[in-house]
Amino acid sequence: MGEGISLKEFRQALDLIIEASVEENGGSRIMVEDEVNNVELLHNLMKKARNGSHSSDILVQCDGFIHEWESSGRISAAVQQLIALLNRPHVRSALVAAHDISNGRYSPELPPVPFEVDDDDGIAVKIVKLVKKANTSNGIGVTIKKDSKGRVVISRVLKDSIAEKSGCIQEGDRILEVNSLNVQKMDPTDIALLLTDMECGSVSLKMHPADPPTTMATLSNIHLRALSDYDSSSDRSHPCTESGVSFSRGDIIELLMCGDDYWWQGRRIGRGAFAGTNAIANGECRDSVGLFPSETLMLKRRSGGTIGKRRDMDGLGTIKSLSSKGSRDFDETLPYESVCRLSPTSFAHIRPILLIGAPSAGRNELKRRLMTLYPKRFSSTVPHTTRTQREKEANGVQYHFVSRSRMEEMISKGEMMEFGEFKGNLYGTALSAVHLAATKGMPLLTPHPLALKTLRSPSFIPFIIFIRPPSKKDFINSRSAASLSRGRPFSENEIDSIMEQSQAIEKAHAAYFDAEILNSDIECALSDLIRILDSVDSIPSWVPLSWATREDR
Ligand SMILES: Nc1ncnc2c1ncn2[C@@H]1O[C@H](COP(=O)(O)OP(=O)(O)OP(=O)(O)O)[C@@H](O)[C@H]1O
Repeated sequence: MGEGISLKEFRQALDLIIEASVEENGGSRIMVEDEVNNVELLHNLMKKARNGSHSSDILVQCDGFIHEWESSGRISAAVQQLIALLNRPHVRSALVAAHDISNGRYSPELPPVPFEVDDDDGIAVKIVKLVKKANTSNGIGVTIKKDSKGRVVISRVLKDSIAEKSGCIQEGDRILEVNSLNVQKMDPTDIALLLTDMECGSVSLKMHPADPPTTMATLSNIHLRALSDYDSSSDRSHPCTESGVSFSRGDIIELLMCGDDYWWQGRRIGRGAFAGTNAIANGECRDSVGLFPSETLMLKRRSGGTIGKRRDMDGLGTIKSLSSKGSRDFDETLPYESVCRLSPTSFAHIRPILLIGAPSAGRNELKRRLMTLYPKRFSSTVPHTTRTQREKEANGVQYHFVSRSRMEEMISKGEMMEFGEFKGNLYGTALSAVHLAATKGMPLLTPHPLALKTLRSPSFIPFIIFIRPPSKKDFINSRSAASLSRGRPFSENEIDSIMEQSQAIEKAHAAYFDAEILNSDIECALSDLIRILDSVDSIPSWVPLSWATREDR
């Protein structure tokens, strides 16, 4: 029916429709030769209805054609069938759909933006009416400011907002009236209130269009990991708190616009290594798009710098430096880390699993159980020690037995992941032992949190799991003496200390946790851990961008 269908193809299509109808209903067919003219007439009508005509025109043409045929007095069986077909609702819908598609009409038609000349000022203005969905609490999704000449202009159009979807509002548009109220001398804060307080869910804006028209450069596939917490509702210099994005350390944010030096646009997509995949329900919810401080603003605030209530700048600000920096695997001074999603097959070696938590949170208990359940799947490191080898011990099995001077040399050269002294002997785990373990299975490590500084690097590509102790009450209930490998119950002081240390570890390192386990009931904790480890093996996960660009990863 569209531009490209020839008369021959059209006739074949009709033949097929009629054939199908005959098969369905019985009876005879055959479009006789003298009816070919009628087919040609139908084809021409379809062609006429093609460009620019409205969807309903095709049905008017269709009805006109039927009427013409019926009143011609020559209604053969074939024509009757054709008329019956053209009267069927689904055939008529198919005609409308084909007509719309051939005209490239895929979405609802919106009325054109009315432009008119303002009688008072003699300038061209556009009038835009926006209607808010009943159940949304946000405004229309713009921020406004006074420009250098003191005129009120749109400074930002938020991604995915009503304003952006309308396609009628641009950055730089000058606001003249809101709901017929002249706002040219009003303060932007008061105008913002008018825009949020949309009577009957709609707002009408009279604006002087930006000149030249502005476009919004939207980013795609740029993601950040928040390395600090941010609460937009308590940020007094936020340009539009209703559209603020808040986040906690470790949240993954989809960055959509960063043309503004101080305020970026994006949405929080979840938390941890599997954010946005629904693999592990970890704060999974796709928040709406909003504004949050750029890296520049975060750093400025940290260094004590102040900014005015609003300031707008152009240019693709700091994201370039953010994403192109080399190794930033453990830079605690930065507010964000650029991340990308890598599939398990993109890593050159098996990722070590780091179980991080307070002493007695249960890291070794979980490790022991995993090693017993799957001895071939997991591996562990063999530590170094300077103590004397005992009779039943073999070098390289229980320990690597080395001299004190050799171990001190390894420590001074930075070859140890961690080390300590006990009863006059040095003990520790060498970084080479982690690499060796990764050749034998998935290494399960329970290092001190300080070792994260060394281990969170592209040469180890670790997956970090926080083992969280339950509430004090659940801790007491779950750790009955019978369940403890240590044989004696925890004292009240010991439990308090575990809770405190756990909070301190979380505060210092939460940004780098890929996942977390609540270790209350040991069986539940174990099955949660297995589920996460299965995902590490099968699902793409967020890692620092610098890991993806390293050739030796
Ligand atoms: N969910 C649990 N239910 C009952 N007992 C547990 C649970 N988790 C751990 N335990 C017991 O608590 C004690 C401490 O656990 P574990 O040794 O695994 O701690 P850890 O985090 O490895 O700390 P550390 O380095 O001090 O050993 C052990 O006796 C262990 O059997």
